Amino acid sequence: MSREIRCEPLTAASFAPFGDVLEAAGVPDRIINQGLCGRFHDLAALDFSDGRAGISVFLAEPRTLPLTLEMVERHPEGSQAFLPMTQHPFLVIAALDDGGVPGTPRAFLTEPGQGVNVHRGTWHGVLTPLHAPGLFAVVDRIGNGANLEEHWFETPWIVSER
Ligand SMILES: NC(=O)N[C@@H](O)C(=O)O
Ligand code: NI
Repeated sequence: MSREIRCEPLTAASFAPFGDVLEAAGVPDRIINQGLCGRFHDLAALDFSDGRAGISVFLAEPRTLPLTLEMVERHPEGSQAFLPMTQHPFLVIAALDDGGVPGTPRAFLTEPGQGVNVHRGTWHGVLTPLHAPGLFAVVDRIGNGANLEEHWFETPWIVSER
């Protein structure tokens, strides 16, 4: 038996329970560089305990929909931001906590150019590109000690397009 999740569009409102949407949307907060650049300022709640923010580059294999979702994870000590370095949309999975285990996951399809910052301790699927190259800058915690908790579903979820 499998359980199905349908993808929904990623918006700041829809993703608010899980994190921040990073995008150049609407009017820039600041116009800089002699008027040649719009700055969309301070979009992410970066949150790290006993460590520091680091920037890494991920090159991930693209997946295809429908996707069998077997596991979600969370980082108790830090937030994690995924910024695509291409214009390809990607899949973002997130779930609220329900007594220490994830509730029903939600699946979001990004628009080209959108990134996300998953809040500290929020259940999420691992980085899931849908097109090659799956090239991302990732801002997350660099520090000592454990910062990963995985939850493997007894029954996988099937993630389908809208
Ligand atoms: N493990 C790692 O660096 N990445 C995962 O946390 C992920 O969410 O992709
Ligand atoms: Ni993660």
